[in-house]
Amino acid sequence: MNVLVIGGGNMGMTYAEAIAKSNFLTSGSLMIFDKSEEKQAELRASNLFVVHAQLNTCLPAADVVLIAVKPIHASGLMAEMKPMVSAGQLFVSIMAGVTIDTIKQGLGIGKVVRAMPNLPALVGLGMTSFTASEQVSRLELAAVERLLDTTGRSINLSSESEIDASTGISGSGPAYIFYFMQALMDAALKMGFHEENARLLVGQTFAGAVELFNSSDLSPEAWMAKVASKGGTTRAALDSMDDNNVNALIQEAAYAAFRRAEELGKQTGGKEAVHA
Ligand SMILES: NC(=O)C1=CN([C@@H]2O[C@H](COP(=O)(O)OP(=O)(O)OC[C@H]3O[C@@H](n4cnc5c(N)ncnc54)[C@H](OP(=O)(O)O)[C@@H]3O)[C@@H](O)[C@H]2O)C=CC1
Ligand SMILES: O=C(O)[C@@H]1CCC=N1
Repeated sequence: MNVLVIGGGNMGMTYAEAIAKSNFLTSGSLMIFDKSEEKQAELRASNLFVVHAQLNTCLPAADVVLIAVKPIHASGLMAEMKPMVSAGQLFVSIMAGVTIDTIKQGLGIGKVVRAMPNLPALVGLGMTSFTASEQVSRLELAAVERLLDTTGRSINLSSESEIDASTGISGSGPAYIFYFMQALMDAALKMGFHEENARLLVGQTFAGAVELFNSSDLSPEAWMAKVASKGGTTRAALDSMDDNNVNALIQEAAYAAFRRAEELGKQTGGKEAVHA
């Protein structure tokens, strides 16, 4: 199987490296294309895949094409790709909000998987949600799942609406965690800690809490109760957050990302029925 990654930025590069290192493909069958010469040089330096400077030297030879450019570049790229694609090829898009229907129409093909990964894919701890058009067979979907799983874990969802929703939770989610970490770092610095110590206090607290969360089926609320002693320090902090409606505000932020994914979809085209 020949796989082509289009776009060698944060996510495209991450996928290309993860796929290359997984030994899922035979040597020489992983290709990457980026339009910038500077990026091509950077990609060549990694020596893990075949770097292309032109679409016509790689696109026709690909069985699976992973599209990893920004949504704003989607229509220009697809117009360029259209004369070179064929019906047997399978297209996997990780572009936020760009619908399956838009990709089918843009490329004039039928086999599309729409996926939403997240940045921890960089360290093999990614969370990717995906859904596919009806033309994608179970066998093809299983092969795509194996590709996606080289960057972490994945979940096959039954609708594009769920992909938009998962964008608001896991796709954009790492940034919310970093937001919270930054706020705690800011507080630590104000309390007089040096940057290095603030980083250690915050980073290890997050790492430990996540490890505990993943170690059992307990809810975050149940874990909060284990930290908070009656009349103690944690209760004071949690009461302050409740008084300031922090839970509702975080939920509203996740919905804002969900709505933005829907908006991006409306800007680029309509929705269509999909199967899980
Ligand atoms: N970053 C994240 O956490 C996540 C991102 N995504 C999605 O992943 C996609 C990529 O994001 P990200 O990797 O952060 O973006 P980047 O901007 O880092 O990478 C995109 C790359 O594609 C290149 N490019 C643009 N147009 C073309 C073209 N026509 N042909 C070939 N290459 C092209 C860009 O070059 P140049 O810089 O010169 O424009 C850039 O190198 C987006 O659609 C985003 O929605 C999904 C989940 C998480
Ligand atoms: O912010 C974005 O649009 C992309 C999609 C999810 C994470 N980054």
